[in-house]
Amino acid sequence: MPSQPPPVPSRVTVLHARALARLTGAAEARRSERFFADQGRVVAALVGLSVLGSAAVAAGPFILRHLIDTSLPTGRVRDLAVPVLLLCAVLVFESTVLSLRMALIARLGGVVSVRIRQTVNAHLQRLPFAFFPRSQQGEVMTVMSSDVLAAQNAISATVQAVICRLADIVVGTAVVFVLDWRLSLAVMVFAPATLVIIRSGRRRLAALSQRQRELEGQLMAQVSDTASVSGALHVRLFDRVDYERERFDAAGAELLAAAREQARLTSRVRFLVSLGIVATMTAVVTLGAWLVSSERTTLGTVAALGGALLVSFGPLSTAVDLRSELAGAGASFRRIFALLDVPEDEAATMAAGSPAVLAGQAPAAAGDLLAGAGRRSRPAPALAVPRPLDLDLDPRVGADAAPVGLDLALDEVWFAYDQAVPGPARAVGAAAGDHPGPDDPSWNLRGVTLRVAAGTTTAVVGASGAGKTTIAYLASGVHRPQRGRVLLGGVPLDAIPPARLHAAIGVVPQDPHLFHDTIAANLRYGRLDATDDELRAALDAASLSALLDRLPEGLATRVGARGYRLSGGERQRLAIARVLLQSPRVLVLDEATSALDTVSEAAVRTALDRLAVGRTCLVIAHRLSTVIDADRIYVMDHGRVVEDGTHRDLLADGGAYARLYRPSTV
Ligand SMILES: Nc1ncnc2c1ncn2[C@@H]1O[C@H](COP(=O)(O)OP(=O)(O)OP(=O)(O)O)[C@@H](O)[C@H]1O
Repeated sequence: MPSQPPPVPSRVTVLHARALARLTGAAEARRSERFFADQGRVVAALVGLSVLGSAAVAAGPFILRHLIDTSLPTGRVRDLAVPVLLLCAVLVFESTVLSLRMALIARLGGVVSVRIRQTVNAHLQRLPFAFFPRSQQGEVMTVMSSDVLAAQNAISATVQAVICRLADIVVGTAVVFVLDWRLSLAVMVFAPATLVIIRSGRRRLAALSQRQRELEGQLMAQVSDTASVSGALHVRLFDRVDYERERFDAAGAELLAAAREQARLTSRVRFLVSLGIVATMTAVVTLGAWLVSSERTTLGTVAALGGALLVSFGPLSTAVDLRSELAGAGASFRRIFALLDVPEDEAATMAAGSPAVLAGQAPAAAGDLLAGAGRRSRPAPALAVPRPLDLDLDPRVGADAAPVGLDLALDEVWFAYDQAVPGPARAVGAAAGDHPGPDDPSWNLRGVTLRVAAGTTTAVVGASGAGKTTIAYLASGVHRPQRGRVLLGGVPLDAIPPARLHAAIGVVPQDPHLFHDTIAANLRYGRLDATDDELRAALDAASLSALLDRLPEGLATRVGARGYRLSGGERQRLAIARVLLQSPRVLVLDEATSALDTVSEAAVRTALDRLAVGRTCLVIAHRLSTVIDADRIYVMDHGRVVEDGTHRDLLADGGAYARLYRPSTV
């Protein structure tokens, strides 16, 4: 969907979108036109059928009047045939129009719901990673389910239903006027009064609908949290079954209260509308009876008027329910577009990568801060001369020959998670001048400069929370720095197309994710066109061939939600095999072997060492024993690099690294 050119809106769809915004009370609903802009004919047909259905009913009262005033008095059955057959024809026509409408509603609704979901999903895939740790999964699921359903209903059915009711009023009033203008006076009073009653309390209804949607999202969020594998495990480990139930019940009770108030509001208005209909009927029948008795009108006319009132104005009592539906749809449109308005990754990148930063002018404050950081540094390996923007990042280059690494560098990088959170306001206010001062505690990385020369291995060590994993995120382009640059082969990451970037950099995160799919599908996340033999070779290299032999379904074995059917070590080795298949030129390993036992760690290390030949490796490590052989080690403390050098040099210096190293070797 997103790759297709946007459909050209027609006058009908523009008007339909306007009507949606008006009726739902949500200005955002106008933007929903993009989902049905090419469905102008279907929308026009639906509106036409809605009016036609109401107009067809208009014939009924006249036929009835003829039946009573002209056919019945003759006493001949033959005279009844024509009006009765005509009445039947009207009913058949009305049923045909109704079934055609239902078919079109289903068609339009289907198209619209698929498109909204496609658009939301495509948007989610393009959102910066920073969005996800902050958002509640259940909220997103509610947008995808209830909100899409309500929006789809409003677009395909509810607006048409409102048009039907309006057409009913217009046609009904006209019929009554033609039948007897004197009796139509009663209707003239009733119709506007009904509209006023129906519109009353709309604001309260809208607020209630919004709250209900929020509560539904909250409930879904709780369910998706506690029904996830790790959530369910922790609920049981801490025996919080009752606690979770009570929390759910409390939100459920509030939801119920909101639903009850909505029902109360709706039934009160429905009662008032019904009362209005009864009052009008009584007035018409009383006035009609007087006119009949004084021979000013016929019995057939009064009966026809009663029929017209019932058929055209009766359904108005159900129009009250449309109010609730429209108010709910308004809340849903707001939530759908609030999600779609979260700036996508490209926007965030543009905002962070101001021209000054791209041109290599480091912010003045950064230099000042570094000067005061007390960092002890040896000369770093020289950075390669920046290459042109079209640098060759193809991971397959040199697949047969030795792989070719790329320089990786962080250049005076400042990063704060709190500022990485996307949002409409953030997109506007992301200019460099808006960032907090250098002493602000919200910075998670403070002027980090780090260089990994092509084909070498660099390790990052430091205490928990020092910012090691954050460096892995920035080096792989998952987060973008607010100040400074990350360079791959001398090219700022902002200038590299995401597909090429992610083909060039392979990451084994701290807690690798496995999808609820087969081992083969999880491995092919690394390379979609890998053959089964290549998958087996990768598993073999990651010391997993024994596991594969043990599983009856082999590569087709499903690993379960988040891979919980595998041991922690097996999950991690599967993640390593996945990156082995990706064969990137730069590897970022975040505690990649921490969950392995000594034997399998040795096997994986051998595989990683083999993979690392010629490639650039950035290793985030806790166990200092694993980084001794690194070409260079950076020591982090509170978001800063405080030392760097080789293991031997750093130990000899007797600084932070030596203090970290000694306890771990005791
Ligand atoms: N998504 C996030 N939102 C806000 N703050 C975060 C987020 N992730 C990490 N942080 C904070 O950033 C800082 C650095 O975290 P990071 O994960 O990089 O540390 P680390 O050195 O890798 O620690 P560890 O060795 O314990 O994994 C910590 O203070 C942490 O609380």
